Amino acid sequence: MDMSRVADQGLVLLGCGKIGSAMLAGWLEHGLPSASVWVIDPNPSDWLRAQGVNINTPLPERPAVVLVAVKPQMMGEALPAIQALGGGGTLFISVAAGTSIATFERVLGAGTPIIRAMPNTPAAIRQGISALIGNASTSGSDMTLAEGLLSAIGDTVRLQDEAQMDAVTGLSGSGPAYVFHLIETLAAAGEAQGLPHDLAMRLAKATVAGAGALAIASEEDPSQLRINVTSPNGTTQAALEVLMHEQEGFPNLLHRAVKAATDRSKELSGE
Ligand SMILES: NC(=O)C1=CN([C@@H]2O[C@H](COP(=O)(O)OP(=O)(O)OC[C@H]3O[C@@H](n4cnc5c(N)ncnc54)[C@H](O)[C@@H]3O)[C@@H](O)[C@H]2O)C=CC1
Ligand SMILES: O=C(O)[C@@H]1CCC=N1
Repeated sequence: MDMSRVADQGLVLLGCGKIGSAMLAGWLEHGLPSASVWVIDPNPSDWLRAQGVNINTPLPERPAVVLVAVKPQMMGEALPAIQALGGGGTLFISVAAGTSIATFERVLGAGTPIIRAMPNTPAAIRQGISALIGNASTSGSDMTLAEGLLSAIGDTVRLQDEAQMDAVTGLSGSGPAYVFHLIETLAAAGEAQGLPHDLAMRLAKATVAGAGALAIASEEDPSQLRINVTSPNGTTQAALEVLMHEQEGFPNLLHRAVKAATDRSKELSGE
């Protein structure tokens, strides 16, 4: 992506923790000069201090982009620091779960271009996926700029409606944690069947990574890929009879987990 507008006018990060750092790392690797980045964060990490960016110094007058990456609970305390940049000219991108566009419009003014995006932590190795939706003041070139920035850390998708953001958060925003827990529990299950811990963990990580990569690369859909592993009356069938059980298996469990995350996202927008 062409970073020249952002490099010339500057990019401000409000909050630079796990997800802000993952995004910043991607942009610096894509050639964004560190001198063009201003970070507001009361607790800058050692990694951030080593990047040569401006930390907690006065902001440029009209930066190209402000990225909001603080926890939703910190929003009220954090937003006043960038409120003066609202009103047009600067594009705001928020990755905060459960903080609506209307909340930002109340603070920054409805004429401010605001894009809500939901990335995920594989962004740290440029394998994230981010879903985006903009407000009425967002132009086509604002969307293109936001997609360009987010494509530096993985894939992007546009949403039709802001209401989809709660379910997106429950699926792909929080989803990496479900997969990490799958790896933990798959390895533990292998240990329970007699494998040493390190071997079980290595097999579990490679199995999840390889299956994920095959699901992306293959023209067959995941259900066919599952069938391809399953010999009639073999070992996989024995396991899938447990995992695909309507009430006690994955279908009900994941339905409940994604619903809980989606509901929590809705709750956060009301807090
Ligand atoms: N971690 C994840 O997987 C994802 C997180 N998000 C969203 O990103 C946001 C940040 O999450 P994380 O990076 O995980 O949290 P984090 O806790 O790692 O980072 C938050 C950062 O905000 C800073 N901060 C606290 N008060 C501040 C203030 N008043 N002004 C400026 N900075 C302040 C903290 O020092 C910290 O560095 C949240 O809103 C979360 O919903 C979105 C997608 C994925
Ligand atoms: O757990 C959370 O609230 C954030 C949003 C998506 C991932 N982490």
